[in-house]
Order: sequence, then C-alpha cells, then structure tokens
Amino acid sequence: MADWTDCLNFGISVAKRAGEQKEVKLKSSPADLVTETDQRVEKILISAISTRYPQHRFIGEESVAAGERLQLTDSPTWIIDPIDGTVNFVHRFPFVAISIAFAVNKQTEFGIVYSCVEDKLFHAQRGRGAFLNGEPLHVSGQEDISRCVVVTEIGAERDDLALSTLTSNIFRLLKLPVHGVRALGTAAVDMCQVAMGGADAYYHIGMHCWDIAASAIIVREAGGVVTDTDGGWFDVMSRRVIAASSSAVANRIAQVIRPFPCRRDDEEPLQSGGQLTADRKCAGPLMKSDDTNKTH
Ligand SMILES: O=P(O)(O)O[C@H]1[C@H](O)[C@@H](O)[C@H](O)[C@@H](O)[C@@H]1O
Ligand SMILES: [Mg+2]
Ligand SMILES: [Mg+2]
Repeated sequence: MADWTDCLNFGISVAKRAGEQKEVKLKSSPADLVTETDQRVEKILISAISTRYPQHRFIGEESVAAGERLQLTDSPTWIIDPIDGTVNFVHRFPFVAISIAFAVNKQTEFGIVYSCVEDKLFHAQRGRGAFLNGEPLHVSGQEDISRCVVVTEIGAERDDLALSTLTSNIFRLLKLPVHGVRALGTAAVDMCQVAMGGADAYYHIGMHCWDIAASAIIVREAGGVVTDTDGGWFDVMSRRVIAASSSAVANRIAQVIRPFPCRRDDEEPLQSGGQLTADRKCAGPLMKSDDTNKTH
C-alpha cells in the first residue's frame, strides 16, 4: 500500500498557513468580500500543493465555480473547500473551516479539516485513525436514535421541494424523538462533531464533494459509519450522506428521511442559453417510488 503521509503532513501545514489569512479587504458587498477571500485561500492552497506535487490534480470549489470541469479520476487528487461556512464567515459566526481531502484511484487516503476560529485541526489517514490536534478521536458509539443529537444543514437551496423536504425531515426526526437537531453552518465541522462524539449523526442531501470528502474519512477513522442517505454505499460524488456513531443510527436515519432529487457532482453542468453553466443545483427526476414508504 502506498504511503501518502508526506502529502498528509504537507496538506496539514498548508491548511494551517492558509488559515492564518486574517486580513480581509473591504469591498462593496459581503458577497464580493467573501468571494475574494474564498478564491484567495484556494489559490494559496493549490499553488503551494502543485509546486510540491506537480503531477497531482485538483477539485476546488472556487475553480469549479469559475468553470473548471469537475472530474474525479484515478490520479492523485486534492479535493478542496477553501472556506466551508462562507455565510458564517461573513456574519462572524465562529465556525469556519478549510477542508482538504486527498483521493487516489477514487479512494480517499486522508482528510484534513481545519476549523480556523476554534484552532482545531482534525485529520485522518485511511487505516490509521482520526485525530484532533494530534489526540485520537472517537465517535460516541451511540446506537439508540432516541438518545442522539443529530446535525444537518439548511443548505443553499430555496425552492419549495427542497425546503419542504428539509423541514419535514427535521420534523420526522424530532418526532422520533431525538435529543436535538443542530446546524453549525459548515458541513465539514458538523461531521467532525460526529467524529469527536459531540453529535451522534449528520445527514444531508445537496452538499458537494469538497464539503464532505475530508470529514467522511475522519468520521470513519474515528469508528463511525458513513453511508448514502438511503443507507447504502457512500459515493462522494452523489451529494447524499449520513455520518453516524453506529450502523443502527445510520440505518434509522435512512429509514426516516425522505430524499429529493439532486444532480451528482460529476454530472455535466446544465446548459444555459447554449453555454455551460456551473449550476449544480438539486434538480432532476422526481423522488423514487419507494419514498412513499418512508416513516412519517
Ligand atoms: O459554500 P460553503 O460555505 O463552502 O459550504 C456550505 C454550503 O454552501 C452551505 O449551503 C451549507 O449550509 C454549509 O454547511 C456548507 O458547508
Ligand atoms: Mg463548503
Ligand atoms: Mg466553500
């Protein structure tokens, strides 16, 4: 088995350096401000990593937003979210992370999530455990859904189907009941909460590979379970994820939540007026027929 520890250590050092980027140039609007910062951090990361590993490929949120093709091949690939929690960043809500995963042959070899405001560095390497600031991490191991804190995200979708599915899923979980439902505004940190036992599960439909790839391996290496939202095999490009403290909890959540259609990350972007757009919003075929069987 190839040893990617050198890449992991380099990834950790660039994530910490990029997380020190504190100076924020004031621009005309919060959207401009944050776009500039996101792009700047992604450039810092990609430029440092590609100088050291010129053969490696990248999937970066901001590069994809700028029109770059999103394609996960068998080549060593860094999957980067330069700022996970952009809305938090704008509002100074204190959960903002740099998320970096590294995949070879489409398998994630390691993941790094640097929660910058908290100064918490999560990392995991395949088969070698998960760590927070160097200390081993473990999920809670909780198996009883009625004793769980479950994390999800509100996400960016605002169409009726997405919103009604999202709210009814929270409703169903609260009625089980679970102990509580939380949303921190960054999928990467949400999932790391599962890895460290602060929460017992996370689920969402609609996040992108750069939001969840790094934290998925961190949860697994912390002893947790990562599945599709139907309880099946997790595919990092599918935008559907449950991360849980145990299979029992993952399966229970899969039984309860209803899916809604979502374009895969590796699907060709929608055509708009004859031009490719970077739009990867949830849209597509209607719900699967078995969705009607889900628990209310
Ligand atoms: O866009 P960023 O901040 O990288 O990612 C965030 C999503 O946009 C947002 O919809 C979601 O709620 C948040 O958790 C996610 O990490
Ligand atoms: Mg993100
Ligand atoms: Mg981002």
